[in-house]
Amino acid sequence: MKSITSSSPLDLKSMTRIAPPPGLGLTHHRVVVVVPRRLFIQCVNANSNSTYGGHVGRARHEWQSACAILASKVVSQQQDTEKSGGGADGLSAVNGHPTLGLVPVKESSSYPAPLPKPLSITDLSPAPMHGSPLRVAYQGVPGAYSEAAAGKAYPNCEAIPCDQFEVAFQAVELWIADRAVLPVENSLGGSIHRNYDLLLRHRLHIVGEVQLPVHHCLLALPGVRKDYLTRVISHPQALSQCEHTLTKMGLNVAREAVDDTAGAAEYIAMNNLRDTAAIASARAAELYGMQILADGIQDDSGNVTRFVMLAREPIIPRTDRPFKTSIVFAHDKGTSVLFKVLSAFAFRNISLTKIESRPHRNRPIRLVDDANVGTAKHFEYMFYVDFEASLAEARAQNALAEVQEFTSFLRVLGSYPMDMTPWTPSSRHD
Ligand SMILES: O=C(O)C(=O)C[C@]1(C(=O)O)C=C[C@@H](O)C=C1
Repeated sequence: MKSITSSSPLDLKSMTRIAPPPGLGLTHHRVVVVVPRRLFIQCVNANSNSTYGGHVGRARHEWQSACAILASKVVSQQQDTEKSGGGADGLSAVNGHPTLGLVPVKESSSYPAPLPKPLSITDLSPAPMHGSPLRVAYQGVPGAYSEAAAGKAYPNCEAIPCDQFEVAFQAVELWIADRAVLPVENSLGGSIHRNYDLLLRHRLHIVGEVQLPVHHCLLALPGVRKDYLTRVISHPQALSQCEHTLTKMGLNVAREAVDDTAGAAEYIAMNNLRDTAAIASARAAELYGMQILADGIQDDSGNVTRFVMLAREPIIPRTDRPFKTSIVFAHDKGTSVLFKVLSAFAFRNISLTKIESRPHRNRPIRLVDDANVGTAKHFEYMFYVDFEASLAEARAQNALAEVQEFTSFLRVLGSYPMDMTPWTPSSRHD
């Protein structure tokens, strides 16, 4: 995985839309070229031991010319597609995307006609149109676990750091990135609620999941000893995953939350803080010139974070490997609605792997007139359910048809291959 770092990660203000040149635009998508206003990209070799200042900077005009190249590639791809009879005939589109390799045999000018390559699972998740490595947005700075998750999900990707989850969503929506990889739950710390809320607010689709064993280290500046420390800083999830171990180590110092684990290490290095330690990865120690005071400080060796892979288009669900489907629904008044919804899955032997409820932001409470005695308030929720079945299976479709009868709102967030990586206890991310 190639990693892109910026002097600061992508943020909301730095993303500006630029109108596409006349004629630029594909049959199925509105193509928008986006130039970040404050994105000074630096390329880092993931295997290098470079620390601060070791990167090569790229100025804004270079980024803009890169965008121009990208735009011209899109135009030439479109022309190729048109030449090969693609576009309106429907033959050339899978899931709304031109499939450049699918030339109908009878229309090919060369003989013998090249045999069409069978579609594989990766073809079903639309590839980027620009021909360069997949650009994958994640929240945090280089060395964050989310960067490692992006590399696991898309091994040869260009990882793009974003300062907030919201920015990662927008980076994909605005075509700055092709995918986003974002955490949704951790085996010790629980759900990352913010991303559940954002999944609902944005229109991206879940196209996959990765489970990353998370191995935390306690990092400090070189020469700093444990007894110098007056505080430990990290991402709130990392702090909660190491809570008991820190106490057992006798580190009863202030614990402060920051935006991401690697950002904590970066902050200590930038400000030369000799009384502060960070909980972060071994890779963050290497990137920011920190020493590892303690290794493997998560409260349980089976510490795993589950990330979802997001794209602008859904993938086509299949039945030849285990799939999971994620939905979100809200229900109107009625008795036992949640029970009825869940039994739609139980009757069809569909296992649920996760259920989460979040406040219904548009209608957080329902007032109930309690027989003129007073007004009772019911809290209203959005329910998120993950179940083990592919949307291509009849039993899943039937279950959803039944769920629809009981709900006032139902959305499929995605139907995607399950991460079946065999279990290994967490090891260092370096
Ligand atoms: O701060 C990081 O390094 C992240 O990638 C974020 C995050 C999270 O949000 O849960 C990811 C994995 C770990 O669980 C700890 C933190």
